[in-house]
Amino acid sequence: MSALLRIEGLNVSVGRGGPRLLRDVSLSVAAGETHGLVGESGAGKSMIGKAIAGVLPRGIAVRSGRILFDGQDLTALPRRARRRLVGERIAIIPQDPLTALNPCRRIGGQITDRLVHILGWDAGRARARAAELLDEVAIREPGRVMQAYPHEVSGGMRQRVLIAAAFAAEPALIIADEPTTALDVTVQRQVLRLIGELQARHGTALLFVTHDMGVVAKLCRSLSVLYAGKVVDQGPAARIFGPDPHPYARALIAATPRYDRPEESLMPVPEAVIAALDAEVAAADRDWTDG
Ligand SMILES: Nc1ncnc2c1ncn2[C@@H]1O[C@H](COP(=O)(O)OP(=O)(O)OP(=O)(O)O)[C@@H](O)[C@H]1O
Repeated sequence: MSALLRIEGLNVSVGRGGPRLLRDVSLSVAAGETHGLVGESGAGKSMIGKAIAGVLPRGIAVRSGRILFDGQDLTALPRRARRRLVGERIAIIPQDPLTALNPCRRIGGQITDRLVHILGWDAGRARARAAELLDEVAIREPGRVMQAYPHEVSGGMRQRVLIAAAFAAEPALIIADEPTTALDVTVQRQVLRLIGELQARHGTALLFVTHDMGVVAKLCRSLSVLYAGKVVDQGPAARIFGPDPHPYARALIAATPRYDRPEESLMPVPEAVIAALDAEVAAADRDWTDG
């Protein structure tokens, strides 16, 4: 299967010669595939999503490598062309629905924005599409919700609104950045199921950022395991969750709470595993020159 997204040797750092945040990251996601990006806090998962979307924080930049989307290197495109391509074909489901939605605007307008301003749809068509999508994400009274302000609906419903907004323009790729972290456990499950269903129905590729191996096991066909901005294991979920995973992947699995087996105790990542990874990262940094 040819890749929709292919990242090759991506290096991202703070300033020139500053700390490296992504170290030679390579991965690929086929059209319609779900790929998980997992790792502990600070591993660089969100940074990969931001590099793809072209929204790296100030002072942080791509130093080398390519981000090929449908064969085009996003890092080599002029800024406007890149913004247009990303706006049309890539959508993001963010972590915290409350901060992602403008509190002063009604929900409907926030779903139709992208359709009207980036895809040039007329307002009536965009509103009809938004109502259709709200119905698809199981929001019972789409008309009422479109008229509501974000604080007038529940957290779970706000996340459904953002999911509807992400799927509205039929993007080829959705980057979901810990989309269930801000939700309670029962709502988390519903939202995950919903993302999986919509993704399958629309044939959208999904890059799913999470620290939760349980979520990856349910949703992803393949995954990249990150440590300190470096991919330390990568491949089909069936192998990584199989009998012989990489020691760090095994440790992350053992450190993930199982809601179905609350009596099981959690294991911290063993020091020897961390020491081996730190040595690997230090060796990679010795060989790297900031071109
Ligand atoms: N604005 C910034 N300036 C400097 N360093 C940053 C900035 N934002 C993030 N970082 C650093 O980049 C690294 C990767 O951060 P990133 O947010 O991608 O981690 P993550 O794996 O998504 O973690 P989390 O699950 O906590 O969001 C971390 O070491 C973080 O401290």
